Amino acid sequence: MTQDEAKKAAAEAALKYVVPGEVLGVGTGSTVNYFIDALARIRDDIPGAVSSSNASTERLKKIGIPVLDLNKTGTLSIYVDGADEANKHLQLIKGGGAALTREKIVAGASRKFICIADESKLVGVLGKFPLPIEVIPMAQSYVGREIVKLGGQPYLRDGVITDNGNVIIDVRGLEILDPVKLEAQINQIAGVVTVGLFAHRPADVLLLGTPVGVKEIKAG
Ligand SMILES: O=C[C@H](O)[C@H](O)[C@H](O)COP(=O)(O)O
Repeated sequence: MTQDEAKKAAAEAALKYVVPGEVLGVGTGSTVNYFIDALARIRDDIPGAVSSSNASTERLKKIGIPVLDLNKTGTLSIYVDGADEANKHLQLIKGGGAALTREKIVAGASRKFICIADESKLVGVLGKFPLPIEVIPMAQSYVGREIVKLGGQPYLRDGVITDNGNVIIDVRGLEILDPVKLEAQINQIAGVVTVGLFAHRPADVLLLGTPVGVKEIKAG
C-alpha cells in the first residue's frame, strides 16, 4: 500500500462520523483532499461546511458544498483534518500546509475532532517534524530569538504568506516531552498568532491508514 492509498483509506473511514443534515468542519492538506472527494458522494446530506483554508474552500465549492461562516454556524458536530505528527495521546503537530491557525479555531469550535493520517504520522515523541508557528511579520526576528531561548532552531518558511497575511516560522531541534506546556509557552510570545501544537485541544479520534486496514485510536 502506498502512502497515498493509506491517506485515502483513512479519509474514507471518516465518512461514518459525518452527521447527515449537520454542518461540519473541514481541514486542509492532501489527506483532507481525499476526504473532500469522498464527501462529494454524500453531498446531498451536507447543508454546508466550515473550511480551514482558501484551498479547501475552493475544493468544497467545486463539489457543490456551500462554505459557511463559523460566526453564523455555532458549534460544529465534527471537524475532520490531517496531521503532520500524532502521538498516542492524540496530541498533534499541524501546519505543514500553513493553515494551522484556522485549523485550531475550527477544531476548537467542534464537538469531535477526527484526525485522518497514514501510519507514518504516528510517533513516540512529537518534534521530528519541524514545528510550525504563525507569526505577525514584524515580530519574526523577535519570535525567532525567543524560540532559541526555548532550545529550538527557527527557520522562516521562504515565500509563504498564510491566508491571514502572516509568516510561518518552522522550529527544528525540539524534543517535545510536554506538549501542553510548550504550546502555552510559545503562544505567550508576543507576535505569535498560534503554534501548530494541538495539545490543549487534541484530536478525539485518530484514523490511521495501514497496510492491514484503518486503525482507530480514541482519546483517553
Ligand atoms: O496546515 C496544514 C495542515 O495542518 C495539514 O493537516 C497537515 O500539514 C497534514 O497534511 P497532509 O494531509 O498533506 O499530510
